[in-house]
Amino acid sequence: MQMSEVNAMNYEEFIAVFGNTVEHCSLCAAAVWRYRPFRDVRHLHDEICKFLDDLPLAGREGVLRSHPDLAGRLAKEGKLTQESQMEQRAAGMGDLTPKESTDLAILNFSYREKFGFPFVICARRNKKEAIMEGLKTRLNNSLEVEVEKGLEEVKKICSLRLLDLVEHEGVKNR
Ligand SMILES: NC(=O)NC1=NC(=O)NC1=O
Repeated sequence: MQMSEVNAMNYEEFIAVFGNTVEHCSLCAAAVWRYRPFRDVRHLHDEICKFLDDLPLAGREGVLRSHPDLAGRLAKEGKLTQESQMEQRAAGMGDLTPKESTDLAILNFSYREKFGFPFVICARRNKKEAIMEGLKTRLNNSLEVEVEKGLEEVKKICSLRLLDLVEHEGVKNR
């Protein structure tokens, strides 16, 4: 789709297309609607990032809580959104060994127990080994650091989802 089509959308069409570019947070797309017309997909992504950055701590934590665990219960029950399902599969979450699956579940549980939100990483930019390493490393961080790192990953996920939707001339994936 071209940016001209995006900028011609009414609100309902805009939300239908971009409402899940931040997982389960259609508020982000609903909020940036006011900034149209968008110059290009980078401009749209920048506005979503600014909205996320301007959220109070509770809001940023809430965005992270809106993400499904990697290879977690929702994945096992086939209840992931289409985007998450594709992303998790791309990272190899669908072909974990039993030990990897158990290790990941324990680490995800520990992370969520410590921070009160799930470990979030851009699955399309990391294979399962990097995800496991990232989870072990980031488990040692402070809450403030992990809110920051998690949001950065949310922005990367959003960027890739936007690039799936909008034609772009060599816009570098953030
Ligand atoms: N907890 C997560 O990091 N979840 C996810 N990362 C992605 O890139 N897609 C997901 O569902």
